[in-house]
Amino acid sequence: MLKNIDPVETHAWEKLGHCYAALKDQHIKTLFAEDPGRFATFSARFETMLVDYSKNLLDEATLQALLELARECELPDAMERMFAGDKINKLENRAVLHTALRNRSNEPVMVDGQDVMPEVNRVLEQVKKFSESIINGNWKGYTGKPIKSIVNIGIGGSDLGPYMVTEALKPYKQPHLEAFFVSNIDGTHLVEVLKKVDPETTLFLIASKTFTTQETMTNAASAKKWFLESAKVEKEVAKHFVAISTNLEAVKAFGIAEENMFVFWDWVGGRFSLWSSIGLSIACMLGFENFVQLLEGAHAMDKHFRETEFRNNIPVLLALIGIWYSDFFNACTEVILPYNQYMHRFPAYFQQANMESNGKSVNRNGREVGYKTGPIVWGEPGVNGQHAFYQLIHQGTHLIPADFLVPAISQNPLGEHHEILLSNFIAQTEALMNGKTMEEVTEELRKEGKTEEEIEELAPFKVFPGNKPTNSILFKKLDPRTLGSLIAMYEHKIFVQGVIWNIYSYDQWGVELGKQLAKKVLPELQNEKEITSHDASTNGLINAWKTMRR
Ligand SMILES: O=P(O)(O)OC[C@H]1O[C@](O)(CO)[C@@H](O)[C@@H]1O
Repeated sequence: MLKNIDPVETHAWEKLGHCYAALKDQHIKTLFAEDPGRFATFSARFETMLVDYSKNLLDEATLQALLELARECELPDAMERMFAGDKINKLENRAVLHTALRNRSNEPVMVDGQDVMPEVNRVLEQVKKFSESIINGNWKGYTGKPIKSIVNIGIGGSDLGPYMVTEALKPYKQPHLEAFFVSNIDGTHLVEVLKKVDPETTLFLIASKTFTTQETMTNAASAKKWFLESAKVEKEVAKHFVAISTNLEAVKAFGIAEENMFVFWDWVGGRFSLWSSIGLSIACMLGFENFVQLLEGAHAMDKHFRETEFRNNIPVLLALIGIWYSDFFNACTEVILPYNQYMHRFPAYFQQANMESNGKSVNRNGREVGYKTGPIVWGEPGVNGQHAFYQLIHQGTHLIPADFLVPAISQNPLGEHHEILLSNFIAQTEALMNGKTMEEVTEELRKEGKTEEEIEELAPFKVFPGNKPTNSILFKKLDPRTLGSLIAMYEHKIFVQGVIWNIYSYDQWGVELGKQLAKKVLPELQNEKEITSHDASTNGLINAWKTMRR
């Protein structure tokens, strides 16, 4: 049994308070000036990946205190419990075993006294066979034509993962297949996709862990109706609709036969499910071998996480650095900045993974926490961000720790593009750290020929305080293995932070209230009566809509 202690009750927390007092007025550039070995000390390697965390307001004493915090919060035990299949998702009485889905060692993983690996392998084999039949054209649609378009209908974890991965690994895509992802209940999403596909050559993957999610079920029903307008005969649905779910009864009720169902299990959290059969669209679009490479990369990171001592353990280090800023420097947010166009959905993916996991304010003892927990996570491909929101990171009033991710090799070498991209990444992390002092600004303006009066007026606006923390994650190439490792790295970061913050990371009660109320509101929208059952604003909005839509 874990003791479930709040981090603020540990000795390490008190120590960290002293570390903060000593470091808060320091500048990262001074830390570099004082220590020529800083880069080597504060960077870590994993396979072809380099994680440079030296540009942080962090010294060895602080890092040691953070590591002590991890130990006092019983991180080693918590890790073992997760990997061993203990029911660490306590409020739902479930194990948390996305690591078993990519357990390439095949060593037994027990849940309720049963090894889950044979079932994991059986479904993987089913994914293999099915994806191969789609790719080689043996799977035929109702008019005998092979499949050309795959439409994944799902939302949240049943959408973001497969969408992010198929985008990130586009260079590995099957040239004769196209994938589409429909998540939004806004009819526009489905309608715009259906305009691009042909019912004779389209396969719908209905992806939903519960198979009760209103958005997904509504989109799936509309897709089926659209399909039947062409196919006419209900039995043809079997050639064009497959389900990915844990809920066999609901799948059957929808009209999808059991043999067209890919199962996964309640110990796979939705936001960690891309490694399960939820990744079917990935296997179809990239080929099963590449899906396996993705799993292999994640498994390698799992091993690194489980076996590497904490001082060199990348997910642990990233988690501790995040806690350092949120709980001691009062940072509310973290930004993820991939310098890679293929990774354009990577920040959105980790928005869910992180915020749905650690956006909690009650500890594991059921009490309000008295400290900050999960950060607001956001981001965009880096260079685009430079021309949009970096202004605030450089000169605004918020401290925003940033992760920069960049491949050494471009998959689309084009003139100087990649070097320019790289120069921007390097320049930004340098600029964020060093900033520009009043003296430097004054000197620069003098060189430009400005008068002393002009300099006095302009200079304050051109000063960059710097001292903005960044992690730089440089990897050789965005291949399936590396992407798998990167995703697993952030997943474990989230886990570590949840353990230290003493919160349950694997439930998501916060999404329920809105769903409940929407169910109550829906029938109220479907009549002409004036609504008076809510507060004045809500009534006003409903009644205004009823007038407006006429
Ligand atoms: O796969 P399902 O059951 O349709 O759920 C979709 C998403 O909805 C949520 O439950 C939130 O409402 C997420 O946790 C989940 O990823």
